[in-house]
Amino acid sequence: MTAKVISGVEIGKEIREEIKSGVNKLIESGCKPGLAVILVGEDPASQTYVKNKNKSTIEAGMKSEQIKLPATITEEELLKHVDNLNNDDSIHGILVQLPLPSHIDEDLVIKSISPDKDVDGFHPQNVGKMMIGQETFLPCTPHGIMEMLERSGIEIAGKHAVVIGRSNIVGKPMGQLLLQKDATVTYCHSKTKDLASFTKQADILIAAIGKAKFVTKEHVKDGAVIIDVGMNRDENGKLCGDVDYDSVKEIASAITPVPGGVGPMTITMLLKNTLQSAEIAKRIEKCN
Ligand SMILES: Nc1nc2c(c(=O)[nH]1)N[C@@H](CN(C=O)c1ccc(C(=O)N[C@@H](CCC(=O)O)C(=O)O)cc1)CN2
Repeated sequence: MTAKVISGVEIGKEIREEIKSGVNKLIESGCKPGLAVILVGEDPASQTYVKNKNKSTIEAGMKSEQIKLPATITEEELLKHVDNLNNDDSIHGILVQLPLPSHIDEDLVIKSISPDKDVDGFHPQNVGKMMIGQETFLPCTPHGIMEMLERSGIEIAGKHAVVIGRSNIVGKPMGQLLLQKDATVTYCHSKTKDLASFTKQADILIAAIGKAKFVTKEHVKDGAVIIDVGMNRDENGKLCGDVDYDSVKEIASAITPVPGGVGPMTITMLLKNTLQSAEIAKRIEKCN
């Protein structure tokens, strides 16, 4: 069996068209959605992600504001920038690019973003709402994965989903969203003993470990759906995921590539959350 390739580029395109028409409708009604991205420091990967976010936001027809701050900025100064954006009615989504320099308390900064503009879905209030299935902004990467599964016709209810990784941004919310769609969910992590005994049971395997080509065909059941969240460099410096794609694609039924899989969906879902936020702002007359 050779796996079907689930392309985040293709699915993302489809969703971005839907977003564009939502944005146009909103603009016709007098409200232009706006996204502000704060970048602290000069991490090259973060610079690339922020540049791509800016380009995608403009392509979607939204207002894009980029705030670039030096790595030496104090926590207090950074919080002031967030507060200004919280009070700006032309901005409906605020994102602080992570990671932040080590002298800044990431949790404090996330908490300072208005939950109504937290299009990353990282604010504790929004995390709580997600946990109990209330409508809120869902974290972009796991939200994007759910869209990929659903739009690829992959059934979730009753399936055994195994999530490797327990980060607040990906692993934990991923399991929760799968659970809400009636999957049976197992979390594995760096302290899990005999990892393969769990991953071999997975109908849907989510790899979010951060280790190049860690998941091999020895970890995978025949016909499983493989979602690779990893972004690493291999021994030749080439971008690769957490999954050993070439060997696993021979036994999986479907697989996401790296690049071109989960990554592009992260930015797509950010745009979707920003549109959702602007639509709410319009209803309560907080959009100008
Ligand atoms: N505030 C946030 N910070 C970070 C997030 C986040 O969701 N919110 N996620 C990551 C980085 N990230 C977005 O910010 C992100 C990572 C990767 C991609 C992507 O499209 N990857 C491409 C490959 C890109 C390349 O060539 O290097 C792919 O997989 O095809 C988009 C967004 C950490 N920080």
